[in-house]
Amino acid sequence: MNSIRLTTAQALVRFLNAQYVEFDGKQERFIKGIFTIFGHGNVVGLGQALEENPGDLEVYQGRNEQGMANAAMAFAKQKHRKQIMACTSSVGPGAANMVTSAATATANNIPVLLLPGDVFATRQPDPVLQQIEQTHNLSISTNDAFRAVSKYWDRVSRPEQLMSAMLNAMRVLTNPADTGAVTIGLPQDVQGEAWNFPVSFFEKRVHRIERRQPSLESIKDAVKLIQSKKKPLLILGGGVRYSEAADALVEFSERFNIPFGETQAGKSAVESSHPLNLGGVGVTGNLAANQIAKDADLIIGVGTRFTDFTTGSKHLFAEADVLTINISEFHAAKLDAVKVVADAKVGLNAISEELGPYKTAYESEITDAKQAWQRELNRLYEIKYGEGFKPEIAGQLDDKLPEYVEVFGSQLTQTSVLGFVNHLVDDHAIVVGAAGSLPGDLQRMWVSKTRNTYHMEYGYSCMGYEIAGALGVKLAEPEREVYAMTGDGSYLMLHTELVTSLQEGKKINVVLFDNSGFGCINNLQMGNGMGSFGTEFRKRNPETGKMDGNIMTIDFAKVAEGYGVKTYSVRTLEELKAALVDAKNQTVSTLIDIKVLPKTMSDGYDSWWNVGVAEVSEKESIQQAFEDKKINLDKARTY
Ligand SMILES: Cc1ncc(C[n+]2csc(CCOP(=O)(O)OP(=O)(O)O)c2C)c(N)n1
Ligand SMILES: O=C1C[C@@H](O)[C@H](O)[C@@H](O)C1=O
Ligand SMILES: [Mg+2]
Repeated sequence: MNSIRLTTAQALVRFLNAQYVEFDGKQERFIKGIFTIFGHGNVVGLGQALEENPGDLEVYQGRNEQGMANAAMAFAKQKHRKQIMACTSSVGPGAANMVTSAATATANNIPVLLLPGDVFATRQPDPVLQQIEQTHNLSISTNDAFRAVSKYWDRVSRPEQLMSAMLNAMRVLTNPADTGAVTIGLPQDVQGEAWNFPVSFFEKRVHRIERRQPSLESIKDAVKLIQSKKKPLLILGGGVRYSEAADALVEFSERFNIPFGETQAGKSAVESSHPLNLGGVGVTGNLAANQIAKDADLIIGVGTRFTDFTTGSKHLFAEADVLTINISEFHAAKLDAVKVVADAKVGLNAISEELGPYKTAYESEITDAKQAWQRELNRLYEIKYGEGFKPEIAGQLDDKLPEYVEVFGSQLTQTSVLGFVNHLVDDHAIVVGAAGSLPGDLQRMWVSKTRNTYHMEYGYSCMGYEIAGALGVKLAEPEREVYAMTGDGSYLMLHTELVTSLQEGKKINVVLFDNSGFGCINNLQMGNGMGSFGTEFRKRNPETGKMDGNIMTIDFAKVAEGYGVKTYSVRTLEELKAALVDAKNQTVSTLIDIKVLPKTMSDGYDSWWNVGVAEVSEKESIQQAFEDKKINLDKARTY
C-alpha cells in the first residue's frame, strides 16, 4: 500500500482539497475555504496544517464562531448546496459558539462542515483549560452538544478514524435529501499525531448529486389526484432552488394554468412579476397567495418542509388534499400527502408528461387576486405618519407613537422604507434576512425582480444571521450588491462579521431598521392579550422598578463608523434615497441606520399562527386570546 505520513490535521486538509461534486454533468470543487478562529484547541494542529499547506482552500478569519459558521451556511445556501465552507474552532466555548449555527444549518438542510477542537484523547493533561468534566461520564465534552443539531457527528480519537469520519461526512454533506451540519470533533492531541495514510484516501473524489427519479406508481397517483381537482395551488419551496428546477416549475405552472405561492426559502426562484406567481404564502404571506390557498382544492408542495409559517399552523388550506414532490421521504410524507419522492425538476417533468390536456378551472381569480394585492402593496408603500395616524398593528402602542416620533426624530414607517429600498436597489442585488418583523414584510412585500435574489434563513430564524449571512452571500456572489435587512435586535445580537467584510474587502450593505425593540414579539404578545412586557428597549424606571422608562436610542451609525464602515443616519425618505444611492457607489461595507416607528410593519393576511397562549389568566384579554385560539385550532388539521 502506498502511504504518506501526515498528521491527522494535514491529512484532513489534503482530503478536503480533493473533494468535488458533480451535478447535471458539471463538476465543481466542493470545499471553497475554511473559516478559522484559532485557540489552543486547534492552532498548533489544524492551524499548523493550514499554514504549511492549505492547498486551494481559502483561509478566512472569523470574529465570532457563530458568525463565521452562519456565513459558511449562507455561502452554501446561496450556492444552492453545490459548494460549501468548513469552519474550525478551538475547544470549549469556541466550539459551543457554533452549536447555534449547526442547528440553523440543519433546520434549513444546508451543508456546513464544522471542525471543533476537542479535549485530549489521551486524557493525560486533564482537565485542560475549557474542559467541562462531567463526573458521570468522562468521554463527554462540549462537542457532544452538537449531536442534537448535526446530520452527522463524529469524533476522531485516533488518526486512522479520519478516513471513515470524512467519507461519512461527505456522504451526508452531498446528500440533497438529508444534508445539514456535519460536525467532526478533533481532539487537540490527535490533530498533531502522525499516521501513514494510504495515498488512495487523497485521490480526487467526485460526489454525484443525483436527481432522484420518481416511481411510475407515484406518478400515476399524482396524475390521478390532480385530474380530480379544479383549483390546485403549487407551493414553491427551497427544494426548487436547490434542484435548479425553476424553469420546470414555470413550464408546469403555465402548461396547466396552476398558480404558485412561495415559501421563504423558495422565494425568488421565479421572478415576482410572473403572472402565475402569487408571492409569499402562509403566516407571513400576502393577500393574493393566501386567498387562493384558502380556496384551493389541492396543494402541490414542491421541495417544501411545510413549516407552520407555510401552512398557517395547518389552518390555511386545512380542507385541501395535498400532493408533495420532495427528494426527502420524510418531508414528502407530511400532511398525509400523496407523495412523489423525487428531485423537484424530475418529479415535475414526469407528472407533466403524464397529465395530458389537463387545465385548471381558474378564470379571473388569479389576476384578480394579484391586482388586489398590488393595490394593497401600493397602499403599504405610501403609509405616512401624521394627524390621526393608525398604524398597521393598531390598538397596541398607539398612544406611545408620539413619544417614539420625538425620541427618534423620525416619522418613518417600516413598510414605506421597505418599498423605497426595493425600488432603489439594483434588480440583481440580493437581500438577506432571518428574524424579527422583516422576514414577514419581505416575504409579503419584496418584489424579486430577478432570480435567486432573495436569501432568507427562516428555518431557524436565527437572530444575527443577517450580517454574517450577507458576508457568506457576498463570498458566493462577489459581483452583486448584497443587503442585510436587519432589525436593531438582530443587529445587537450579532453583527461582528461586518468587520470580517472590511478585512476581506467584501462589501456588504446593512440596512438597519431600528424601532428600539423586539418589535414582532411585542406585536405577538400584545396581539395575544398581554401588555408590552420586556420587548420595548426602555430604560429601567426607578419609580416602577420596571423596564418602562425612557426609550433607548443607539447611534448605530456612529458605532459602525468606528469599525471603518461608511454609515448614514436616516430619518426621512429623502435621506434614505441619498444614502442608498451613495452606498451603491462605495467600495467599503456600508450601514444605513434608519429609525422606524414601531407597529408600522405589515400585519397578517387571512392567516393564523398557533402559539402557546395561556389557558388560565386573570386577564380578560388573555382569556379571549385563548378562546380565539381554540376556535382557530378547531378549524385546523390535527396533524
Ligand atoms: C437567536 C434568537 N433569539 C431569539 C429569537 C426570538 N425572536 C424572534 S424575533 C425577535 C426580536 C427581533 O427584534 P428586531 O431584530 O429588532 O426586529 P423587529 O421585530 O423589531 O423588527 C426575537 C427576540 C430568535 N429568533 N433568535
Ligand atoms: O419568534 C419569532 C416570531 C417571528 O415573528 C419572527 O420573525 C421570528 O424571528 C421568531 O423567532
Ligand atoms: Mg426592532
